[in-house]
Amino acid sequence: MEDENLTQTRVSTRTRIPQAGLREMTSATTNSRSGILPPGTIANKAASVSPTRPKTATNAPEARSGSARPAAGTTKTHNKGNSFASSTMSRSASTASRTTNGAFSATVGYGARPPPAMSRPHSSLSARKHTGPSIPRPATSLDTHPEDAAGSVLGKRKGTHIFSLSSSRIPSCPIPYGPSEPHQDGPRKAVVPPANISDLDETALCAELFNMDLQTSVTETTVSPSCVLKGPNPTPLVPAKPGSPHKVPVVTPARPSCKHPSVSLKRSPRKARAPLFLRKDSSIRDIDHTTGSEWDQDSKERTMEEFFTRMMSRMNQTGQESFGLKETVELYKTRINELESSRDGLTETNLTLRVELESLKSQLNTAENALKDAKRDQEIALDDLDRRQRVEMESIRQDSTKDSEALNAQHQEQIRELKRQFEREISDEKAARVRELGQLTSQSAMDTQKSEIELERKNREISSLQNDLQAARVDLDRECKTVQDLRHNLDTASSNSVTLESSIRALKARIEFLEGGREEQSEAFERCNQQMMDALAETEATKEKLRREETLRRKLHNQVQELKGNIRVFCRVRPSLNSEPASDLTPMQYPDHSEDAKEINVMGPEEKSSLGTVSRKNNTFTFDRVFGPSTQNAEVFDEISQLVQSALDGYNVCIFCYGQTGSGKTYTMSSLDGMIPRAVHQIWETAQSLEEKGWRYTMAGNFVEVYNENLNDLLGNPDELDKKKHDIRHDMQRGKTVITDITTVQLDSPEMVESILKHAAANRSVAATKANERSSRSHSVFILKLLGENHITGERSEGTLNLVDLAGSERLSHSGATGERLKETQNINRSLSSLGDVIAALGQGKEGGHIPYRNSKLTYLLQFSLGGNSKTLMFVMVSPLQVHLSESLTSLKFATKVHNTHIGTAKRQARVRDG
Ligand SMILES: Nc1ncnc2c1ncn2[C@@H]1O[C@H](COP(=O)(O)OP(=O)(O)OP(=O)(O)O)[C@@H](O)[C@H]1O
Repeated sequence: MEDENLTQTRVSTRTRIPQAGLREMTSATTNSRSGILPPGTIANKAASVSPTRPKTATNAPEARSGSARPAAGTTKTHNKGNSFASSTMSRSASTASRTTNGAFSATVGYGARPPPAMSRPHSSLSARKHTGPSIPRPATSLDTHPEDAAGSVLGKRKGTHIFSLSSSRIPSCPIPYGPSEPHQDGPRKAVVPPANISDLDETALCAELFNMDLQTSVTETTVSPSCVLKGPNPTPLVPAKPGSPHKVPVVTPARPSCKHPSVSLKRSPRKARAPLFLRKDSSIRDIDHTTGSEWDQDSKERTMEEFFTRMMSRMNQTGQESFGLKETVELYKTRINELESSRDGLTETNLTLRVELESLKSQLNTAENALKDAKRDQEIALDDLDRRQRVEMESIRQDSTKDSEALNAQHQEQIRELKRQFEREISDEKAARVRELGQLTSQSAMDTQKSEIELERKNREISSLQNDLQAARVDLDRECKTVQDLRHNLDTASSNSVTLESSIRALKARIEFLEGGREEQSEAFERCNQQMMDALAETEATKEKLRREETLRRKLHNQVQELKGNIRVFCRVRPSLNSEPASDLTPMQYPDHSEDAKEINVMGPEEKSSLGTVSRKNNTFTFDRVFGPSTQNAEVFDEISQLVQSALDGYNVCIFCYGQTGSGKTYTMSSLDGMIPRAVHQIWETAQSLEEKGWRYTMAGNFVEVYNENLNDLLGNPDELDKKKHDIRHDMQRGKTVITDITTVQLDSPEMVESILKHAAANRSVAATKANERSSRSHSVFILKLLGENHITGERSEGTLNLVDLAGSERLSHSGATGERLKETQNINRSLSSLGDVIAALGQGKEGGHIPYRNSKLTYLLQFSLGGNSKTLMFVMVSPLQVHLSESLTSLKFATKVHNTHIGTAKRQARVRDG
């Protein structure tokens, strides 16, 4: 029973290790038991497994230094105290092992655990012997490690009373826990470390010890001031003062019965020996009185003490090792749990990743499928597009081919047309050239003939000119004498003036010389003044005489013109044109061509006499001048230039062309070298030269047309031709004619007349329905009003030059016109007959007699240019063609009538300016 109690007590002092923990650390136990891996190796492995414990190297020496402490403390503890101390120490050790992390490896080895920090508690045995105060364990870093409060694996054994055993050499002997104090982790089963006891003496001692009836009791133990008792109701320890150990009550469990097989094996032979100690039931007889050793209580006690001390130290050592292993196991388990949890986490992560991978794969597949579909769709679309483009290109190509073919055909057609046109033009040109060549040939022949005639005429002219020259010489002599007289007078006046000037100078000198004599001076001054006044008067008289000479010249000129007749008639025969065959020409002769050139013989039509003989009458006409077909416009203008000069001198001059259509009226009057432009040029030049004599001229032109007895403005808007109405108004007082709404052009330069003529021709062509038709069927009148002023003499002149291109004079019966043309012809004939009537009336010379100007628009327009107040020149134009012979004869007869008319003296419209 005592053995059982002792065993129980001893067992209870050992570390209570949970049963589950034992089972879990089988491998560790096995390793430890078999010694395959030394604790240090395991620790190292653990340290290597756990990278979170890097302080192994630094803490190990500390642990080792701890192991260097004296294993046997100087204090003695009994069983109960030892149990508490073991527990406390193991907790401290475990704490140290936990808190030092890497230092754990040092704590699990033999002797690697630091010694208990508190003094070993007193046992019941030691209680009987004072062992002195326990040495307080110095405070280490283990006590303040923060993991104490972290509730780690080791922390779960708070309050567990464990003392370590040197179990590595003790055979495994599972010893169940006996009743124990309540523990927060529940009852645990302690594992006795394997014992490998080789020391038989110690074993024997152990057996003897087991046989001791040790009485457990509540003892007091001394703990380190830094130690904290942990349990369900932890009691905080108040830090004790150094040297005054804190006393903690320790409850010692009931003594367990030792059932260790080894112990029981080794104890049995000892039982045969005599009891070494006296017990209650010992008999005095059992005592060996011979030796007396049974009574040597002190030695026995010392032996036991020593043995117990060794035993306890061994047990503590073993317990520490066991505890270290447990902690290792716990750490492994923790690590395993952590690894498992991380593995679970990794597995979950792996699963999640796999799921994600699967989903990504499916997405990838879907995307690939979609890509394939899209690619296929795009290829299809591209194919469609390509096909459409091909079709469009084909259609465009076909269209362009068609267009180009059409264009080619068009161009070919145009080329053919152009070729035809060019061929036509070339053929026309060729024919024209051939015609021109023929014409030139005939023209050259005619020219030769004409030049011969001209030569003869020139000879005649020379002789007549010699006569004229003779007469002119007489006139010139007279004029020269007059001029000489004038010059003499002028010279005299000039010399007088010079003399006077010298006299003035002499008089001035004399005045200066005779300053003293006033009377003489005043007389001399009077004389000088008189001489000067005489000289000035003489000069003025000379100038006046010169002006009178100019006036006289004009008068003489006018008298010459009057002598030539106020109405003169010139006859002009146009040449035959290239298109007109020479055989169709009327035989005409100019008998006085070389002399006066006033006659023309025109062979009349064939006439049958009563006897049946055919004869042609030779008609001789005499005019003021006859111009043959070779006469040029310049020569014609020479003859009329004196009349144009009269217009500048203030006379109304009227020059008109009369004749049938195509007789050359327009050529003579309005062509670019005709009478109108030549007259304008001459007037311009003369006006310029007269500026020296104080004359300033302004020239204003009108161009009108009389068509169907209506007046049209040829310089106005062509659209208004035949529409706009123009009235003719006469100022009877001033003898001036005004046309309403007429365009008047100021002739600032002679070149302007050309544009005026072109403008008029363009307007007439716009109104014409057929070529050349308008000019043939209407009268055109170019009116040039000349206003001259002499700022010296104060003279003023207003003359008007009328250049008239009459309509064709062919008779109605011959023209065969009807309708509109008939009306035109009637109007033309009426106006021409009215012109004849006016001229005839003027020729009668009755003062105050009626002149039928109003019978036609033409005569009414020319009222102040026909008659005594004007100078009139009529060109009778004759066509050389046989077909026009009848009309030519009629025209010549009409012209002869006019030529035989004597119109009264023309009056110059000149007035002296008032004031
Ligand atoms: N002296 C000439 N020298 C050369 N050609 C002339 C001459 N006179 C007239 N002609 C030509 O004769 C043709 C007819 O002349 P023009 O048109 O002047 O006749 P017209 O009498 O004015 O006719 P219409 O009454 O129809 O106006 C024109 O081709 C013109 O060039």
